Formats: sequence, structure tokens, C-alpha cells
Amino acid sequence: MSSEGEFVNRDYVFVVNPTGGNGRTGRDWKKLLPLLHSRLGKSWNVREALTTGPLHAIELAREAVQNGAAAVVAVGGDGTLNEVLNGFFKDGEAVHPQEIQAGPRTAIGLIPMGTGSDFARHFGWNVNDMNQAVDRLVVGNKRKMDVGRVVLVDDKVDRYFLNVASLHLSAKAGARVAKYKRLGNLSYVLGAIDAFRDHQNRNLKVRVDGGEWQAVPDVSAICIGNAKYFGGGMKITPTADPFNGKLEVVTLRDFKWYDFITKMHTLYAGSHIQLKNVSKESVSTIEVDEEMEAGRREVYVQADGEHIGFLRASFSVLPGKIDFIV
Ligand SMILES: Nc1ncnc2c1ncn2[C@@H]1O[C@H](COP(=O)(O)OP(=O)(O)OP(=O)(O)O)[C@@H](O)[C@H]1O
Repeated sequence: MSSEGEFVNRDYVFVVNPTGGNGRTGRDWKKLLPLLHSRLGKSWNVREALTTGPLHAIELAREAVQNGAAAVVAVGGDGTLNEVLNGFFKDGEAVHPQEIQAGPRTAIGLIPMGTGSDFARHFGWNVNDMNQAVDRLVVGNKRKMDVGRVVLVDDKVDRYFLNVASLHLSAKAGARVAKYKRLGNLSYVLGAIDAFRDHQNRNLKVRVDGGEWQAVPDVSAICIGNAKYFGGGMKITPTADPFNGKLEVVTLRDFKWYDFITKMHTLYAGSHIQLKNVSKESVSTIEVDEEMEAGRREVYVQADGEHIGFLRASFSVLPGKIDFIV
């Protein structure tokens, strides 16, 4: 009990993916835990929760939020952060502590130790720099951050994202990156080449902010950014800002395989948005479907690098929905 008689939970729950960064996260965690105890331990209860497999981080984070933890911190890559975020939501609603407690809502944090760690790039945080990450937690500044939500109508999937969601070529590439992850950042290039082998641009239709459906021919990829980077450092949605209450949508049309070789450097620089056949818009919601329904199951959808299913999809922003430790 605090002096005002309020119950304030002091748990900082660290959800660790020991397989992240090709096993490096597990090795580094052994050094990080004593550092957390010595630097955070006086103010907070440091709790460790190791994942045992894919999606386990969702359950671990949800349990922590239900128990009213002060913060849940993802230790790993963007995939682990995504799963931790999804533990804050259930059935389309924010999860609340099981007992009504005074005090601030559970915050979310990140110790970036993944392969790509693209979300950390948005903030210029150094990946695998434990001291910098712990400094951030010790200072404990929080900002209300926007959360992206994607609903897949056919797959009955409801998934939240903090970084970038996308569909078609980039999403298929993301799904194929996993088998090359032991090769580090090169995995993203190999995943893209792999995805291109059976890729065809597709005629889609989109509806922005509840307006009219518009046909968009020859779509290579549509990328929906809450933050700027994906694919191991590509500045794909270069004007995205997770604090502006909007999602940044970048549509790549009619790309041929050789365009990705000759124009690859523009994706890393963020200058691709000046190319012909690339458009950008700021939205609150965007719905996407096949123009002709045949072949719908071939249009992949990913969120924060995690394959989640196939079109039809609806993406929307939940402004300021989470307190992020920045
Ligand atoms: N204990 C585990 N065993 C196997 N896979 C796991 C385990 N815990 C989490 N995962 C899965 O590992 C995948 C990748 O994790 P994570 O994002 O942390 O690392 P990464 O892929 O190296 O980094 P990045 O996503 O930034 O490139 C996630 O899809 C997650 O579901």
C-alpha cells in the first residue's frame, strides 16, 4: 500500500524470447538480468518470463497486464514486441487488471535484441546496447503511442501492430525470411528474392477512411506504417510518426523483379516515394480487397514482420492507445 492507501503494483515483467537474434537474445539475457536487478531493483520488482515458443509472449504479457504490472518489457526482436503488444488486447478490447487498482495503466517497453529490430531504428536506439536500453527504463519516460490494428475478415484474425504492417510481396517476403534468419540481416534480402520467384502484381481495391472503393491495378505491395522501417532497415514509410494519430500508407505498383534490384537503394533511403508508381497517403483506416475475388489466398498480410494470414484486410489506427517507455 502506498501512503495514500492506493495499491500500486511495482512489477516490471521482462518477456524474453531466448531464440531472438538467432539465439543471441538468450545469451545476452543472462548478462542483462543482473544489470536490471542492480539498476531497477530498488524501485521495481524485476520479473523474468521466458517464452517457450511462438505466440507464448502474448499469453505472458496478457497475464502481466491482468495482474496489474507497472510495465511489460519485450526483450527480443520486433516479433516479440508485437506479441507483447497483442497481450494488451483481447477480443478487440484493451485488457484491464483483474482487480480494480489505482495507479497508471501498464506501460510497454522494449530492449531491442532482434535480427532486424526495425522499430528501434525509428527512435535511433542502438540494437544490443544493453546499457542504453536500461538507461531508458531507469528514466522511465512514457509517451502515449498510436497502435495499428489489422482485422483479416476471412481468417478471423484480429492483430495489433506498432511498427509496419503490409500486404502482398513484402508480406510474402517477410513470411519467407524466417527460414534464413540464421544469416542475420541478409535473411531479408534472401526472403525478398524467394518471394519474387512466384510473385504476380495484383489488381486490388481499397477504401480509405470509409470513402468510396477505388480500383488500384498491378499492386506489388501496400505498406501501412505506424513507424518508418521494416525489412532490416528499409525506410518504407518514411514520414510515419507513431504519435500523430495516423497511419502512413505507401503503395508500390507495377514493380518488376529488376526494379527491386535497380531501385533497392531508394527503399533504404526512403526516396522511393518520389518514384513513378509509388504513392503515399496519411489515413485513419484503409480496407483492401481483391478486385476480382479469385486468388485471394495468395495475397499475404503481415504485421510487424509476423505472417498473420491473407486478404481481405482492414487496417486502422488507435490513437494514443498505449503508454510506451521511450
Ligand atoms: N521460445 C521460442 N522458441 C521458438 N520461437 C520463438 C520462441 N519465442 C518466440 N519465438 C518466435 O520467434 C520469432 C522471432 O522473434 P524475434 O522477433 O524476437 O527475433 P528476430 O526474428 O531475431 O528479430 P526481428 O523480428 O527484429 O528481425 C517470433 O515469431 C516468435 O513467435
